[in-house]
Amino acid sequence: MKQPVGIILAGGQATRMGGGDKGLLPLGSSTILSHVIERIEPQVAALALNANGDAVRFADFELPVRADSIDGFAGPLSGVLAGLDWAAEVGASHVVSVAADTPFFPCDLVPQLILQANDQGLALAASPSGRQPTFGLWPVALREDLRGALEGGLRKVVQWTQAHGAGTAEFPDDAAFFNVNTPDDLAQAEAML
Ligand SMILES: Nc1nc2c(ncn2[C@@H]2O[C@H](COP(=O)(O)OP(=O)(O)OP(=O)(O)O)[C@@H](O)[C@H]2O)c(=O)[nH]1
Repeated sequence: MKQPVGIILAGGQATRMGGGDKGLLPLGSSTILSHVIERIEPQVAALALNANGDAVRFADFELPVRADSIDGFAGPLSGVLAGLDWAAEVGASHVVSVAADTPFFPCDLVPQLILQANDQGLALAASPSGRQPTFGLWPVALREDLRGALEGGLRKVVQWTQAHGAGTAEFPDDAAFFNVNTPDDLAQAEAML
């Protein structure tokens, strides 16, 4: 498999944080999103951001910004579909998704996903606490299948990946997938730096 492209999922509503963009919150001397970009950029051939609303707020990051392909905040799978649509446009066969609120994910995420992918190149990450549904390797060949499923009301990532026999890349450390949902989580992330 050629090196996949990457999509950062930042399309959620951050209700537990009181709204806004979790990725733009300060962490250390930069932002959560800067940490995410730093980790994923060396692992992918090209990178884009999935976010809804006015893209100008992300201008400093100099990344292509793609809104959800399905209206109405249909969850992370909708961001994955936006990533697949972008991947198809740039001629890539696969896209890796990471979440914009998870600053410490593994530096070997992409090679491990590729290693564990099924024949189609579909895989999801997991850690001891369970599957990590926003961290996956997704084949462009399945994008119309995913679009149809989303249009039919499917929202659960694992339901769709299991139905397609996705591989699982197991990572040993739950802390790597610590995600920032609340102000307390942000303080905890700061302490983890
Ligand atoms: N594109 C897209 N991404 C989403 C959507 N909902 C959640 N996500 C992303 O999925 C990841 C996990 O999101 P959650 O923490 O469950 O949801 P959230 O909207 O960010 O936060 P809460 O509203 O507090 O649950 C984050 O990277 C979100 O940006 C959505 O409707 N569309």
